[in-house]
Amino acid sequence: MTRNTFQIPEAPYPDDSLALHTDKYQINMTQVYWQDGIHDRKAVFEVYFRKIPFQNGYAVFAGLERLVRYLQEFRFSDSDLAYLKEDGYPDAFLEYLKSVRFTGTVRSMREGELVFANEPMLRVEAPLAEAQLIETAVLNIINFQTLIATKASRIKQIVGDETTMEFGTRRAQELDAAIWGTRAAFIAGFDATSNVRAGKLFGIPTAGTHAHAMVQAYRDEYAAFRKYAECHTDCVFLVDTYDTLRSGVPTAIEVAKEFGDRIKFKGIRLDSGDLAYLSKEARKMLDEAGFTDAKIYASNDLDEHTILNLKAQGAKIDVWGIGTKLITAYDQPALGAVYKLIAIEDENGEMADTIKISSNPEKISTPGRKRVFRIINKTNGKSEGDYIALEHEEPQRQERLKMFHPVHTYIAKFVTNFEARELHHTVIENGDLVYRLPALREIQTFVKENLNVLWDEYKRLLNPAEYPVNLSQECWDNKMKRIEEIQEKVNRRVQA
Ligand SMILES: Nc1ncnc2c1ncn2[C@@H]1O[C@H](COP(=O)(O)OP(=O)(O)OP(=O)(O)O)[C@@H](O)[C@H]1O
Ligand SMILES: O=P(O)(O)OC[C@H]1O[C@H](OP(=O)(O)OP(=O)(O)O)[C@H](O)[C@@H]1O
Ligand SMILES: O=C(O)c1cccnc1
Repeated sequence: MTRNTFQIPEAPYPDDSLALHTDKYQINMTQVYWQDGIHDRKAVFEVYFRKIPFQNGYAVFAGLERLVRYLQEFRFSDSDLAYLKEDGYPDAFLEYLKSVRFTGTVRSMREGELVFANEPMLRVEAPLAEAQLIETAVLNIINFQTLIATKASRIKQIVGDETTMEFGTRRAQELDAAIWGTRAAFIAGFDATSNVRAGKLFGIPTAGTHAHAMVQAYRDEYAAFRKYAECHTDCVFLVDTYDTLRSGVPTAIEVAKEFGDRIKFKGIRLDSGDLAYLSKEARKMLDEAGFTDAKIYASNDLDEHTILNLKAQGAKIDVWGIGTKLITAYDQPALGAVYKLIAIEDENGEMADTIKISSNPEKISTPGRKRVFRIINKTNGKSEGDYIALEHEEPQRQERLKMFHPVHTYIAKFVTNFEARELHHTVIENGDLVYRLPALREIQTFVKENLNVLWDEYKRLLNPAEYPVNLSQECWDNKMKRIEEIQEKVNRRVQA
């Protein structure tokens, strides 16, 4: 009898690029701009979100490295253009798309910067068509990575200096999310990942124990642990396959004793049942056997809430393995950052501010090119809030700074003896990378330093205080002026 075998088809497009990783409307709008001859007008877009995810008091900005790579490599490949041709786009437009590269300027927060609602994380200044074509990918990258870094940071707030391992790959929303999500978790302070490719690509330390499958394969814990110990020096035995306290832990102890100095018995892992109770009992057993340095690892749908709860119960867990709820941002699957046009070159070559009005005052965009500062009180090293000023303003030179709420303007304070730390840096200038992308460890340290600048009230998990993000008087006046202008225009139209 002959057997049918099948080949996996070749990847259909060897020159596939990320230029088509966009929404069709971006290409359609670009076609409009090009046909009208305004595609090269300078446009300024800002990326910001309106609500911090997980009701947290801050978010951790992440995604810049991948974004830089995307922008540097931006171009439509031959197969991209062929696909668009099939879709009916005219040749002359495709010829134009073929020439498009990213030639703009990006000013951005550094990865690991703490970011709050309604403040720009990054600003793109580029020919209108280029700036429009990249919107979708920019948001795709920043929204996901910032979301996961923020979730990881919440978990880190609870575990403190205890070790956290990222275990989420199997439950992530496919391959890319696993890889970049792991990186985001590491930025926020995770110690290691189980994903070996993330280790290779980013230099994140990799670590792992073993699964129930190995115990099941030997159909016996003693045999399985022994075989593992014969093969590996570092041993963490998974003890919950049959009966944690009556079989798993005693067997781990037995094998650890038997192998003595030939292995490093790092500990045991609990993956089901009452983790508080089991960890306390297991701790006693390990200590009584003389393995006081052996650590207790725990996993099983953990997140910041269960960890907090386990700690409150006095659980004796030293190492936390966290997968599903971190990598999928289980309780809030999306960050809603937006990409909004804030200024555009007019027909006379002048830059004109643009605004998006909403009946919800919090949703009205803030027009004009802006700079964002963190106002740090020099007497205590803590942040007084963030201050958004127009491009030409220099709050760092002011002796006394008035900070007021951008909607409830009566909430105001004066700050003296402060440092105004500018949060945006030029990353790409006229298409060229002019910024040294920091090593991951540097970013991790940067997050820690940033968190030290924040009062604890903004860092608690539950009902954190609202961190002030204020507008300068000029920025606020400019916004009001634009709102009035639009209102007058609308009124004139209604009356006409
Ligand atoms: N002492 C505890 N206090 C609060 N939550 C706990 C405690 N122990 C375990 N948990 C959590 O309770 C949930 C238990 O889920 P579930 O009932 O699915 O696990 P299990 O039945 O013990 O194990 P599994 O189904 O994975 O074999 C997990 O999210 C776990 O992290
Ligand atoms: O629980 P998470 O935070 O997602 O961490 C990753 C989980 O992956 C493994 O479980 P596995 O895929 O074998 O499934 P199970 O333990 O749920 O049966 C491991 O034992 C963890 O429980
Ligand atoms: O190494 C582990 O223990 C591990 C890795 C991935 C998922 N769950 C557990």
